[in-house]
Amino acid sequence: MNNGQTIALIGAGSMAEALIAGMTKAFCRPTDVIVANRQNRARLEELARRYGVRVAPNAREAAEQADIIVLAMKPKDVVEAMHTITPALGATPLILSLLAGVTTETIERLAGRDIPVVRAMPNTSAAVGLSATAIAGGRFAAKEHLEVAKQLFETVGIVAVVPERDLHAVTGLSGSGPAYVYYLVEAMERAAADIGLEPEVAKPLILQTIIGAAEMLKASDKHPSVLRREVTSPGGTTEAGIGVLEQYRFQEAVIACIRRATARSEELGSALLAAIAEA
Ligand SMILES: NC(=O)C1=CN([C@@H]2O[C@H](COP(=O)(O)OP(=O)(O)OC[C@H]3O[C@@H](n4cnc5c(N)ncnc54)[C@H](OP(=O)(O)O)[C@@H]3O)[C@@H](O)[C@H]2O)C=CC1
Ligand SMILES: O=C(O)[C@@H]1CCC=N1
Repeated sequence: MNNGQTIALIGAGSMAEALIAGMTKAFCRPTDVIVANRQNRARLEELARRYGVRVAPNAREAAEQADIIVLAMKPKDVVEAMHTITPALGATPLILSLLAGVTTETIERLAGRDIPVVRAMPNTSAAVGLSATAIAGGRFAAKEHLEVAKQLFETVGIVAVVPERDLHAVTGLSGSGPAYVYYLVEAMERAAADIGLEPEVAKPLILQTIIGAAEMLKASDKHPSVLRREVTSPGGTTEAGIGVLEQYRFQEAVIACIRRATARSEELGSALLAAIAEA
């Protein structure tokens, strides 16, 4: 448990909520958390009601009370946010950036001083304590800063410490990853309707299939392809189904998807740098 440090979340969207839901169960008390956004007051009140966190009238006031500042706005909004909070930063706050593609160096530059920054890429499964998070420290982040970030994210799932250059790939893989699984489930639900199953029958079967397969992957030391073959009887239904996935180049599509998401992370970082250079 965090020793009473104040954590300010600047940004109150889906990722901020997932983190609040997870960390207020195990990392800190709800009242240690203060949340601010740009304009959506109703959203802040909703978070306060749901999790018992404090809300601030603006980002500056949240930041000036904080030991740890979590940047949870979209990358395009970070310049404005940093401009607002920088004058209010205390002596030694730790900045924890969740922003896809944005380097610790860019955050340091926006802060205009040698400030400890840890860049993290969690995912929204933090809300149920199952995030897959990777973190990397910036130039001024000491071992203890990385350790605090690790402890925080361990309360909402597993944490890997990686070289910062790997965070683009992590973003394409596991940051966006839950959406790929939800997309698969959407397709399975549509297929179930097509083949005549009622949603109330199909939905729990789909969910349990996903959970069961994930648990099998976790519990077994077999390669996924071996587990797949164990389902696939020669001449049976699975072989027929997988044959269609192969025709549609399913694996190639997934690989291209993750490569594109990774490249997009790089683009987001570069676009922000270009915008800063122009300003
Ligand atoms: N969603 C995800 O699965 C993941 C997201 N991330 C990263 O987390 C960050 C947030 O993503 P997400 O939660 O999806 O975004 P959302 O669009 O859901 O939320 C963005 C939030 O930022 C606030 N905001 C915007 N500008 C400012 C500002 N200048 N000062 C204070 N608050 C501001 C918005 O407030 P308002 O509504 O008032 O404008 C809003 O609360 C992104 O950088 C993303 O890359 C990382 C991992 C996973
Ligand atoms: O889509 C995005 O840009 C963010 C980063 C990872 C997940 N959501």
